[in-house]
Amino acid sequence: MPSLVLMERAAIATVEAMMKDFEFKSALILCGTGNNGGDGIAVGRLLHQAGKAVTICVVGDPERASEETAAQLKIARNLNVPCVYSLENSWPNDPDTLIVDALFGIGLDREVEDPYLEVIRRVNDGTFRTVAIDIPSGLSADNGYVFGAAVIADKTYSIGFFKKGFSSQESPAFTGEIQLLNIGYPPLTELAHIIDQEESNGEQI
Ligand SMILES: NC(=O)C1=CN([C@@H]2O[C@H](COP(=O)(O)OP(=O)(O)OC[C@H]3O[C@@H](n4cnc5c(N)ncnc54)[C@H](O)[C@@H]3O)[C@@H](O)[C@H]2O)[C@@H](O)CC1
Ligand SMILES: [K+]
Repeated sequence: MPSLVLMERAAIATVEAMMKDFEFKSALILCGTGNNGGDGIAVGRLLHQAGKAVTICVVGDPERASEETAAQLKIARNLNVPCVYSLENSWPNDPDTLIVDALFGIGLDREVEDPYLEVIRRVNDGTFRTVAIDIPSGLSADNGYVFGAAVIADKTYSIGFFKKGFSSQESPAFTGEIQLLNIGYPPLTELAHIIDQEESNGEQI
């Protein structure tokens, strides 16, 4: 299944769950340049189309965005979804704004530095309701290690599978409640079988 298909399914499932869980008129979507950021941009587009006042903020260099995230950004721009590249004039005034954390997902593998660190601190110092896509940014999906700082979310929408890191002692303080979203991955047992088969065929997964 192409990543963009999975990304769209992840975004649709996240938006559906968010709309059930929270009442809000505006949302600030904080997006990194990896595919977690792509999920966030797609979520922003869907919320915009649902009539919410959305600002997508891309943190980091958009020129270095993953292929899928660059595609999502192009779609969002084509559809006139407000996109900014700095929070300087875009930090919300309305206390009911929902913040969506899509800075990093399972690809985070080193200490978080500025500009991401500054953004995470700003989110945590504020009082806005915050949801995380897949995993709170800053938390290791593998073991729950905090890479310097991590977003403190009210709710985490975990895409496809629970992450190993969620079982660490520190993790619940960052994830809040976790909801698993089904985006059409096969069950783990079947997946393990597919991976075994592909590995024995010498295919790269
Ligand atoms: N793999 C899949 O099947 C799907 C993945 N999806 C999303 O994609 C995410 C994973 O995407 P990626 O693998 O692109 O990972 P991330 O979006 O977590 O970002 C990884 C990027 O950030 C960089 N990076 C890592 N640590 C950093 C740090 N401390 N400071 C600055 N840059 C850092 C990496 O070099 C890489 O370029 C998932 O968490 C999920 O949200 C969804 O789109 C659904 C489908
Ligand atoms: K995230």
